[in-house]
Amino acid sequence: MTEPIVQFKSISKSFDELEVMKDFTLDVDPGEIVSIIGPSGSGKTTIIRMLMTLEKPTGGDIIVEGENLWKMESKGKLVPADERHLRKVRSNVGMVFQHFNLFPHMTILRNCTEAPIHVLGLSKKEAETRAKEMLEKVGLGDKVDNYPMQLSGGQQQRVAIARALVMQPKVMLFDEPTSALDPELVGEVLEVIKDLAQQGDMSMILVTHEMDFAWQVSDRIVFIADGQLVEHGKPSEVLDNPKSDRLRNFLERFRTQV
Ligand SMILES: Nc1ncnc2c1ncn2[C@@H]1O[C@H](COP(=O)(O)OP(=O)(O)OP(=O)(O)O)[C@@H](O)[C@H]1O
Repeated sequence: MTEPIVQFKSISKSFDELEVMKDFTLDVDPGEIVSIIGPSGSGKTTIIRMLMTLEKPTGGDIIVEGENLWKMESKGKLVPADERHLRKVRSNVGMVFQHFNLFPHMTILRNCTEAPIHVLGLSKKEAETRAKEMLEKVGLGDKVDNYPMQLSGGQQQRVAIARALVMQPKVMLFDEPTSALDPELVGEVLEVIKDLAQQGDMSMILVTHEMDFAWQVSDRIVFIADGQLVEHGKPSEVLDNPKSDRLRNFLERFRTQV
């Protein structure tokens, strides 16, 4: 049996008095595409942020490629991870945010070569070759010398995807990647994500409100509410045949809103 690439083991998370995640457990297999859906405030972004080391769980373990993300071994004991350990384990994970966060004063190519040069230690030439390949992949091979402001929001988000891909992550995280875009630009970004999903060599965890898209690309849909996993399964099981009242109500409310 293959080892999961990501494991959330009994995760809890509180912000002061506010308990946001409770005993959250989820395994993601290599190459698996998992979409997380749930009401606003249910903890979807928090799950992603903990995997990116932007938030620290209050309890439980997150394992990435067999390594505990937040803890490391020292003299036979598990101790809190230091910055070096966090960086090493996190290097398996790429992320695309809601807002593209490109450097406005750098060309598209340079936006994609900064991290491979400074984090992976690639030469400028190697980084540029890799970045150009990824920009081709997202359909922006002709924009390498442009600046972010010269691109549409959809194109900028595709650059952000290329920038994450350049790091060759094993897992890509997408946190509502189209929610900051004008409606007419959503499709092109979803197409790029769909193409990546179909290649099957990378795991993906997507937080999305685009149910049709989630249906099409996901191997599994995870429904969370109040920081707990309520139901998960194939899109046809979860979206077409919800078992719990909570999911049924969520989907009904969702469908009447759109
Ligand atoms: N840094 C923080 N400090 C305090 N509370 C926080 C912080 N980050 C998140 N929360 C709270 O944690 C809860 C879960 O937030 P989270 O952003 O994970 O939900 P979500 O499911 O992604 O919501 P949405 O769909 O609206 O983006 C919310 O009640 C939120 O207000």
